[in-house]
Amino acid sequence: MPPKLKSKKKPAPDPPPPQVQLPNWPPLTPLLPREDLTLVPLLEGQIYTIPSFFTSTLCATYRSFLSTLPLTTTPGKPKRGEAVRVNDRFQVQDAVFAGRVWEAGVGDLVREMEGVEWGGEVLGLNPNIRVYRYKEGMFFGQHYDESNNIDFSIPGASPVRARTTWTLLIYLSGLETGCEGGETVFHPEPPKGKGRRETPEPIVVEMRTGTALLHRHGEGCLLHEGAEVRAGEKWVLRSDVCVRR
Ligand SMILES: O=C(O)CCC(=O)C(=O)O
Ligand SMILES: [Fe+2]
Repeated sequence: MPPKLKSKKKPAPDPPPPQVQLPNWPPLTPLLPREDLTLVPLLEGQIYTIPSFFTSTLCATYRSFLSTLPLTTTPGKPKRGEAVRVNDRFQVQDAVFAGRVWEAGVGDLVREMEGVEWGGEVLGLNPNIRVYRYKEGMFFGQHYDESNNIDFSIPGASPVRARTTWTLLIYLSGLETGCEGGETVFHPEPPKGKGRRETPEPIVVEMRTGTALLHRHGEGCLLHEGAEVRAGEKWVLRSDVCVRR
């Protein structure tokens, strides 16, 4: 849970996306058959992965495509109250691409999953698509992801008021591509109440090429970080699950 007081550990707010031409994203193919995709719990109600959501072939296509985009390096010196992060980023509002990623399997898995509190009526993925590249030595310091209010629009339909409830990260590289380090590490809080309060072990999500990671954000977000990359490159696509507000 993020602390009640204003947290000192939140990521720098993303600058308003500049008016860039929409990327000509490669087709999302090949993909595994839908029945081979599963949501694997790492921490019930908090953290799930979808192994091989993107095939290694698709990841390779995306890494070379994304490296043609104008990524900019986020400065390492954060303003007061912001998490330190150093990575190369690209950001764009693209509802059509967000819809394609949703239709590639995230949507079905989210809808099928019972018991997980997605936070309301699930609509789809945040059109705010972020691309991160971490080179050797880059990292994303400890922080909480905030929930954001957005206007969710399915192209051709009128916008719906929505808010984001879960973070989606898709690893496009990993141990298989020579990326060492770069794990996403979660720090669960000790159980509340009296008595012994052992700090729980961190939950370390190894970077596996093509794995998607979903974790709860906003009110129920766990403190987490992107560990320093020790070798190779870490590539990530980021969006969020949106619900009606
Ligand atoms: O790159 C990572 O592993 C973490 C990214 C992250 O925490 C974020 O996008 O908020
Ligand atoms: Fe985060």
